[in-house]
Amino acid sequence: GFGSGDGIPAHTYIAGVPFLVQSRQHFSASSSASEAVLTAQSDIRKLFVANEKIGVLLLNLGGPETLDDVQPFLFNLFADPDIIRLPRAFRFLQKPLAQFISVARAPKSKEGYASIGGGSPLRQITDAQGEALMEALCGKDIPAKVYVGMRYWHPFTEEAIEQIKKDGITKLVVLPLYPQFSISTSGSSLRLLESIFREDEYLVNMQHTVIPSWYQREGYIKAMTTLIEKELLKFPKPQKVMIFFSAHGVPLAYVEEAGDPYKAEMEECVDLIMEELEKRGMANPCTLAYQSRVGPVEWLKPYTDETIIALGQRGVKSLLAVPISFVSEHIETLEEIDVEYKELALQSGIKHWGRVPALGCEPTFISDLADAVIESLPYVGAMAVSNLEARQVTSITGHAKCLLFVFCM
Ligand SMILES: C=CC1=C(C)c2cc3[nH]c(cc4nc(cc5[nH]c(cc1n2)c(C)c5CCC(=O)O)C(CCC(=O)O)=C4C)c(C)c3C=C
Ligand SMILES: [Fe+2]
Ligand SMILES: [Fe+2]
Repeated sequence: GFGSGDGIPAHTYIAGVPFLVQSRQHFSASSSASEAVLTAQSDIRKLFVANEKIGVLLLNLGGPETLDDVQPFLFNLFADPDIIRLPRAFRFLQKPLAQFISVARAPKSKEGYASIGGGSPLRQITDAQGEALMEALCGKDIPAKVYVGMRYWHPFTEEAIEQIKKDGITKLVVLPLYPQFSISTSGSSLRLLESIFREDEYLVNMQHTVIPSWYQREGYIKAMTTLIEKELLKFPKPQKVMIFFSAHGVPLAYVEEAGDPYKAEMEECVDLIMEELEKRGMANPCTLAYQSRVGPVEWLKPYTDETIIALGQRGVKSLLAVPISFVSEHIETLEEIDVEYKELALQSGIKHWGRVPALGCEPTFISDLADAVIESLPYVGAMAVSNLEARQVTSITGHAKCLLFVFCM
């Protein structure tokens, strides 16, 4: 089953980053202005531009675009052994079970998607984020192509990979669009990617890095805080508002048996946002709860619905819901939070309700993602050299060493 070694050791995926950090420190410590070095440096830059094609692969969940897509989408989801964990001996039941559950759940799911316009907005939003990221990278002098690979619906990860190969990408940064890592989300996508890479000669030889999670990035934390701040100011008494972080749940066993870092990353993320809010002079109380459980097993607690009721009973009058586990609007923000939880809150005695929008294409957020990509570019030795231009120079030998270092990587 899941506990038996299928868990992804998330952090071993960051191959290359230590190199990057090392080379940057090296370069800024040494400095030079010799003509020879400058020539060599611009040669390297030319070489870099001529020979490298940088790609960014955004990984996301995917969602049904029409109501007819709902059942096959659910089938793909439940057929994923990272979503429904069966003991190894029962793996042969995965597909029949997925068929059964997807057909059984489809009517309820369809109702939800029908109420938000007949399909998921995820593809459109993710495409727009990809476009924005490409522009942001371009603005930071890193021309790159951005690809979208969905786990359970179009454009599938396999399609993105085909395009990456066709385009002859030589350096790839893999960026899951989930701020916090979970076995069931980023983990599942990365495991799929790993199996595709392993069987493909081109991909095995392509330099690539993975950003397993990025909830702790300053740019992301600041962008979230700004969104919260804006919504707080819409309340009659902003300082009295309970900030209610609602994250998508996972079954408890993922965290307690399989070692999913999801809960820990979520809690740290909330702490970081609250610290940033405090820095900006706000001292609101906050709560973290988990929403959207499905199936018969126990999920991460406290549950969002129970927590809303309890807060109402405690006399909380103003609640600001903050979706925290995902960066696009989707069925769970537009339907579950905006309709179901809002209604529950008003019934539970909450008088003032607000909801923070998902980050979407918010410019400071996209710019931070671009920085994350640049910081993770695999083997950026040549890039670091191209940065030397603006720097003051004292020693040639230092640079010679740097260049050697670059070529040895
Ligand atoms: C961080 C985000 C998410 C986690 C963790 C996650 C785990 C998880 N989800 C299911 C079951 C379903 N998820 C469904 C939709 C869905 N899930 C996420 C995100 C996370 N899931 C998103 C953003 C979406 C919506 C996509 C969209 O179309 O807008 C669905 C289908 C919808 C429904 O019927 O409710 C199911 C089912 C499990 C079992 C799980 C952890 C094991
Ligand atoms: Fe989900
Ligand atoms: Fe869900």
